Amino acid sequence: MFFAVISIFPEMFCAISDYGVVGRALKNQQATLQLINPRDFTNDNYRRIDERPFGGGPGMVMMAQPLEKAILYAKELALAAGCDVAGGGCPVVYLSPQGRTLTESMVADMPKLDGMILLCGRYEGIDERLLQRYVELEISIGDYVLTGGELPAMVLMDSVIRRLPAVMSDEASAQQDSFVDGLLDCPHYTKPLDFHGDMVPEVLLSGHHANIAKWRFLQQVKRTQLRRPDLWRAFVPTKQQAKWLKDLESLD
Ligand SMILES: CN1CCN(c2ccccc2CNc2ccc(C(N)=O)cn2)CC1
Repeated sequence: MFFAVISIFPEMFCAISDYGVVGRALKNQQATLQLINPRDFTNDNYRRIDERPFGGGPGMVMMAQPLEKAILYAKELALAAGCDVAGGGCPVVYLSPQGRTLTESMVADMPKLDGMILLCGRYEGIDERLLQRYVELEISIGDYVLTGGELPAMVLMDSVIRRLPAVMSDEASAQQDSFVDGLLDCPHYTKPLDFHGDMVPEVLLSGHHANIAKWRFLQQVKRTQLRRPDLWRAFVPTKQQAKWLKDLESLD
């Protein structure tokens, strides 16, 4: 999957390109990341990418022209990477507090895209005319304000890249199916057996895979009911899960 990021701080993206599952996916070319700095697309000697806001007020606004040139360059790279740019296969995505709040179900649909061009705002934001002309999708990672769109862009890329078929292990993707979107995760345990006298739930040591799957699902249910009743109300169980739910009363 193709990712282009337009940011005045491209160096920040080593945080995802140099580590872990996403770093490996980029190294293995299972996903590609093109970092584009709008400063390289300015046409004045001072490489200006920001200016004072019309109408006054504090701070600066990012100018339309350098960002436009950066976006058009990103589209060229996307085309060269085989993305169906004209067909909407590589949308320009703007990370902003005004965007649609990102959820796992939105993320689940994104690997179907050929790629994404991520636009990272700084200062007080970006000239509205650039946004109206080029932005196809506006996304927020939550109801809070950050100093820039770079961290939200990294959050979005991490959430999508981990779900790419080539990246997710077969076991994990099987688990992904059973880990129903919309429930919180179950507790996890590993060595040592005894941690300050706290032991591991017996069922997990039984080797009885059906009982273990049932116990994990019921733990997910219990946690979701307790911590996120909103998610629990929206949850639709499979037939097997509906059977397990009948035994919930017997859960400790
Ligand atoms: C002081 N101003 C800095 C710039 N900012 C702004 C304004 C418009 C676009 C991007 C930004 C970058 N900030 C973001 C970005 C995303 C999120 C999110 N929730 O996804 C939170 N913040 C408005 C506030």
